Amino acid sequence: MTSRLLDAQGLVKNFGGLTAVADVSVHFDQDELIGLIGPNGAGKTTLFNLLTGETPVSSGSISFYTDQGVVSLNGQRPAAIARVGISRTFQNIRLFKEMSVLDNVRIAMTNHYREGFVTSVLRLPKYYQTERMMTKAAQELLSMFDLTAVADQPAKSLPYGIQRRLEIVRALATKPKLLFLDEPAAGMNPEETAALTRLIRRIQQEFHITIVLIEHDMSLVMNVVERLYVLEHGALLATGTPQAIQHDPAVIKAYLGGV
Ligand SMILES: Nc1ncnc2c1ncn2[C@@H]1O[C@H](COP(=O)(O)OP(=O)(O)OP(=O)(O)O)[C@@H](O)[C@H]1O
Repeated sequence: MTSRLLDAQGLVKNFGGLTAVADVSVHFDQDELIGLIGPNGAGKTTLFNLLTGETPVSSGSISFYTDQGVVSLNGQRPAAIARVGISRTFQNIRLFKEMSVLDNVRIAMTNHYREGFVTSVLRLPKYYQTERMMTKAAQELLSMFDLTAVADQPAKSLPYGIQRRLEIVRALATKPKLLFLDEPAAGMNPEETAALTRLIRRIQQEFHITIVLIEHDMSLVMNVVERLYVLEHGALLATGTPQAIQHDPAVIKAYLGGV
């Protein structure tokens, strides 16, 4: 039986006179791997921004299912949304480039393991305990993703594909239940894209989380996702399996250009 993780109903986002997202309803279940595709300017990133609290909705509702019950994400800030178990990467790499690979992951964890103000300022034993725990957890994550050898190097020294991998590791550091990846293969060469495809599958299997990805690379999308949403001009054009979407006349006309 599938379990619902997130349910968004009737999402609208207006920027002045422009409706970037027009009455879109989506749902994600536990352990699903979902793709979000559509032409440039279709509203994909804006939809991610609404679901992660980066951008407030104009209208609509977002519900997230937790062990404690259903919570509304409407009006919640990104940090609060991250704490309920939603994490993301961005279209443009957002690493602390001068900092080491290890510190990049540790910083991502502070959101999750944050100690009280007094404990931190007075450097109470609990503070050091938490620091040690975070370092250990960060090292374990780096090891899982073959980044141990570069742990002490500044993030900016890594090749592009590895920087993107580090971004995903940072997003996983908060132990999300739902992970949004915004064009993870952007700028990658074919070998890097193939490695990323394997990585995404592995993450979903080993971490048992739901992954939603925006991607223009159709080979990646059609290879990894189980279900797709297609957006056009801010509205939902179609939803279904990759096979069904590839044969959907409306999608072929609007997006795949007759492929
Ligand atoms: N902050 C903003 N202010 C005004 N307009 C915006 C803003 N953010 C996005 N838009 C507009 O909303 C529309 C949807 O943009 P969005 O970036 O969500 O599309 P997208 O599908 O992610 O495109 P791409 O594939 O090119 O990244 C576009 O017309 C864009 O110019």
